[in-house]
Amino acid sequence: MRVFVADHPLITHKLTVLRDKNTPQPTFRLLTEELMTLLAYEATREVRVEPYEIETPVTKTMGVRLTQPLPLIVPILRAGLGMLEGMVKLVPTAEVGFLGMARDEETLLPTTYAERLPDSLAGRQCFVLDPMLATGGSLAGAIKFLFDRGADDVTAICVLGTPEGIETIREAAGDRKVTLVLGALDEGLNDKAYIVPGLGDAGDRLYGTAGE
Ligand SMILES: O=P(O)(O)OC[C@H]1O[C@H](OP(=O)(O)OP(=O)(O)O)[C@H](O)[C@@H]1O
Ligand SMILES: O=c1cc[nH]c(=O)[nH]1
Ligand SMILES: [Mg+2]
Repeated sequence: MRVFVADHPLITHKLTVLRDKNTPQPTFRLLTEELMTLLAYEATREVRVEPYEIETPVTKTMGVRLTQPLPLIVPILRAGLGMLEGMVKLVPTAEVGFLGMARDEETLLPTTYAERLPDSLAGRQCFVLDPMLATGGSLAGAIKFLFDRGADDVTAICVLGTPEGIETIREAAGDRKVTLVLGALDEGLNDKAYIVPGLGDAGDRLYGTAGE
């Protein structure tokens, strides 16, 4: 598994504002989308393209276009939805599938409550979006789901990650092709398995409380 941690002052600046507990919800949403576009640039570095010929006003030349089947973007509901527009801005022709997952805050185990994905993901490059890689249970579950459907190349993009989360994903990936792109690598988890220093509950900060 390959891991990339962003190293750019604009990403760190936007992340700082996201972490600030006084940042209001509309700003949090906007910044999540902007951050995603910056991370998507790194995450799509190996998106599959094929050569094809075009004519400029001057001459014929070769260019590239996305290879079929087109990439599949999979935001993990709820919080991953806040990253979707930022990704789609960069890859507007990609298709989008959805996975709804919620972590049980007592057991820390994820449950999948919704799924809307193509039956077969054979030959598909998949891009999974979830801002928070904490214990890694949710993302590991999502990646397993995609491999079980036939995907052979999964890139996960997270705003924040932890060393514990990376290890969970490394185990889940085994020798399959998984790439992890993080906006920042945080210190670890607190006794409630929240990321430290983190930014709190990403879903709640994007969309309000979960309504339990
Ligand atoms: O790495 P883990 O320990 O599994 O935790 C991370 C997960 O927790 C959050 O989702 P949550 O379950 O809070 O759902 P939400 O997006 O609806 O808020 C987050 O968006 C991840 O999916
Ligand atoms: O810090 C954390 C951990 C899990 N889920 C979140 O939204 N934030
Ligand atoms: Mg949440």
